[in-house]
Amino acid sequence: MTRDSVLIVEQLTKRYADFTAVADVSFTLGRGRTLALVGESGAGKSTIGAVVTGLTSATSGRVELVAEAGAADRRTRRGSRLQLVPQDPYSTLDPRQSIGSALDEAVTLAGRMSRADRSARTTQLLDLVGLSSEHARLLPRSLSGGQRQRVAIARALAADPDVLVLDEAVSALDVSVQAQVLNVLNRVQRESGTAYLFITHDFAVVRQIADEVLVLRGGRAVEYGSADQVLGAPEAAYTRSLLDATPRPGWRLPSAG
Ligand SMILES: Nc1ncnc2c1ncn2[C@@H]1O[C@H](COP(=O)(O)OP(=O)(O)OP(=O)(O)O)[C@@H](O)[C@H]1O
Repeated sequence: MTRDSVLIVEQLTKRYADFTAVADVSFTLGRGRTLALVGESGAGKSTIGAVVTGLTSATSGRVELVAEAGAADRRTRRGSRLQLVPQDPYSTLDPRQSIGSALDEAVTLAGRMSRADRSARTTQLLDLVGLSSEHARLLPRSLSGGQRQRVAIARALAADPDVLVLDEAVSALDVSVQAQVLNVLNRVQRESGTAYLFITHDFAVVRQIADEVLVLRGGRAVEYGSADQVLGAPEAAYTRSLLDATPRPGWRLPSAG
């Protein structure tokens, strides 16, 4: 755990009528770090993401976005400091809008008004996620799934946020494309210092991206620690059972015959 925290969640509970989706969950995301929220379907991962991004309110508990120490951060809107990358960028990209135009719009919303500055920032964002100005001219349907997810990441980074909440952001991609997008995310984090709250059901993905891991079951935290500890020496029987069900690096299907 780092001392420089960017997001603090304390005793978060979310109830829908008399059903408790998230119960008393606490965690801290360090600046420039990646915390994976991992668990099976229905564990409460997306609900935590929705509360953190302000899409829904908590029943009780506290969510705090911490301003950088010493920085006179005038960006008071949560949206500029925390951005969501959804699983399916198709749902948020306008099919009639070119990639360049979509990014330009995000950069404009982020408050960069001069046209030359906007264009330079768009080029920089494309470059950051490994796309070129050729891609900027294309419509979303002309891109592959991995390229579209890169665009979604670039767009989320336009406001230079402190935190990206990535909700199953690579789950729909083939494993090799997944690895490319995870490499992009790792590089972006090194270059920009953005912290990631990374929501996934997949321990193979957790292995490639996380510094810290919180394992959820039925809305409750069952294990929370460094990725090395949780993946290498899990304490909870539930974590061990999830890990046992995950193919390890080098794992192969037994050959037939
Ligand atoms: N708006 C809602 N009204 C009632 N129950 C809800 C609502 N949203 C989520 N839930 C319930 O809360 C629980 C947690 O859902 P959540 O989507 O957070 O889980 P998850 O871990 O993200 O699972 P998945 O990976 O399947 O999305 C589930 O049992 C779900 O049915």
